[in-house]
Amino acid sequence: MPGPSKLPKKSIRRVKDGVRRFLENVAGERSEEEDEELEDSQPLPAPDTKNLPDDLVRIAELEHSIIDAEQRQTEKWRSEMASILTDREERQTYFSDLATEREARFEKMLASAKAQLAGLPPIEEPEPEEEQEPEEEEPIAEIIPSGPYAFPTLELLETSDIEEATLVSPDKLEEQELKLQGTLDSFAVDAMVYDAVVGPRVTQFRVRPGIGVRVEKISGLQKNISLNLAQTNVRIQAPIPGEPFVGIEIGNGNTLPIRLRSVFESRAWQRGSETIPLAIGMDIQGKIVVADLAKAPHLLIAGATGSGKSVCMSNLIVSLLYKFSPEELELVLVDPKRVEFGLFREIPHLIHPVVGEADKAVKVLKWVVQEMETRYEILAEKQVRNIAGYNAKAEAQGFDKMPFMVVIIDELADLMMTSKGEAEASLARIAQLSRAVGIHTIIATQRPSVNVITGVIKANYPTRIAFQVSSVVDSRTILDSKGAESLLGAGDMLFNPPGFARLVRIQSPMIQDEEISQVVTHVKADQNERHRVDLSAFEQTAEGTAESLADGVDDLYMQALAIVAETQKASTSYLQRRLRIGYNRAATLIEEMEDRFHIGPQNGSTPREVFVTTEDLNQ
Ligand SMILES: Nc1ncnc2c1ncn2[C@@H]1O[C@H](COP(=O)(O)OP(=O)(O)OP(=O)(O)O)[C@@H](O)[C@H]1O
Repeated sequence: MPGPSKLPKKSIRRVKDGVRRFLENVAGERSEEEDEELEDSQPLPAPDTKNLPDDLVRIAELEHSIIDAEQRQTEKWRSEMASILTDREERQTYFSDLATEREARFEKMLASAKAQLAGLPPIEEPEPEEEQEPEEEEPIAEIIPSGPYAFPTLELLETSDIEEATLVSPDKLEEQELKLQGTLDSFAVDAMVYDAVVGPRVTQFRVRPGIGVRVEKISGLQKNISLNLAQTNVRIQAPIPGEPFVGIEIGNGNTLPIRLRSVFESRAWQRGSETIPLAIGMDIQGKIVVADLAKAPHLLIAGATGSGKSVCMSNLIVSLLYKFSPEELELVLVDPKRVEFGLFREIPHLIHPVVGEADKAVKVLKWVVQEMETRYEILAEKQVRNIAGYNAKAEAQGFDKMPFMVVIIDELADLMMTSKGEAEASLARIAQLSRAVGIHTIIATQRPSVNVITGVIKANYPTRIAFQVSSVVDSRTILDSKGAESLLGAGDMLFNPPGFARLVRIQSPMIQDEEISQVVTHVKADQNERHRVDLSAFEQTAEGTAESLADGVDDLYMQALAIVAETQKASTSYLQRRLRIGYNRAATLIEEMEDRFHIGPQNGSTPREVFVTTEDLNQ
């Protein structure tokens, strides 16, 4: 048997040399001489295999190929390291530029604040020369000064006869009470019908459970109570918040509406201290409910078709017309259905004609975001924290006050269907930041589904009104609890007031078209249009984008957007890797996506939200 064969010394030396060079390559420590030597020796010469046994030749060839592969790998790592270093340098420059810019801005603000404190005029920022573009033609009509605003009077509204009417006859009340007690007894539930509170649309029977009786036992009888009392919609509140009773609410069967005039005549409205009062209606105890939009600070209204949303929104707009002149409050009305706000077309508070098209509505929302930012700058200039502080200073120092702005959208679903990402992002941004600058929104929908009332919308609209809906699921989508499915329709609502962790059942007041027309005719007298919203900037952006896309200039942006839409991940480093671009470009692309509302803003370590999908892009 041949003994273990040995590698010839020359071949072993070569192998050893190769291993040594490989280790040195990885460590990156080579002298110039060695580099030259390495360059001279690359690629490794094929081993001299003449006169060698076959197995030795195979081992040597294997070793040779391994070393060769490892050298290639090392070179690849080296080039990757080099690109990471370049990238790091780019980042460093980007952040140092950003820091310098912010520092300069801060210095300017500080100097201006100091000058103001010293009683000097604020330091004017010199306009950069390249930004002095030729003035473009103003696309909106000049605002002609109007006469004094004529606040509408109560006589323009119809009177109510609900006060004199008998909502439920004593006999009927007694009959219902007996039936209710009978139902509880027949199911052997130890509970007593204590009393009844007669409200404008419903009567609430207050039931006291016996000792040891679970409230769920009573609420579980909802269907049986409906059956025995021959009622379709019975709502059970178990328990009534703050009271030792379970509330069983049964419709009165009357059709007598409450009038908006009764609300305006009430003490709650006339003596209330709300900053932006809104007439909501009358609760079960017959108390007038007035909400403060400034506290809300945004309102979501939802309910099935015909449940009373439009009447409610008309009440809210008329409330504003009765309390604020156009100098004090500006209105933006969005009506994709084009029928709801027609009557308010001519009110002088409008700063843009009633918006009918969904795509225009999105532009208007973008304008509102811009307006919000401008208002923040104005507040900063006057060194006040909010609109209240600004207006107090205005009164003391004699400059113009800042008006409140209310944006009302009827049918959010239409907006969400045409451009969900953009609409949702603008609404969320407005809802999060606009309270301090006096901008408030009221949005309504008849489609209470999760793709219209999304998580983002819900999170930003804590004050909600639910009218009658068709299912418990819809009720939960709007209010996070059941109940709206048991409402009676025609203005019967559940209201979640700001600052209260409970729902209040309210009957919304009724206002008819003739009353609205009379109020509008009254307030528009001697008033000129105040349409000041200029959407041309947004139109240019949209056209510009289309052009640049057509030219192929924005190819990279579209590629990046496609990646973000596909992966639902908006990260600068991820884009860098996927597109093989530097940090600067990737960061700019991400910023651009945020500006175009395709992704949400940076929020600490939480990943940015992505509002586009591949289907959206394909469309
Ligand atoms: N507060 C109210 N009091 C009495 N009746 C009301 C009230 N609100 C609404 N109604 C009645 O219900 C009808 C439908 O109301 P409204 O037009 O407000 O419904 P909606 O929810 O806006 O429907 P849609 O979503 O289809 O526009 C009204 O014409 C009116 O007869």
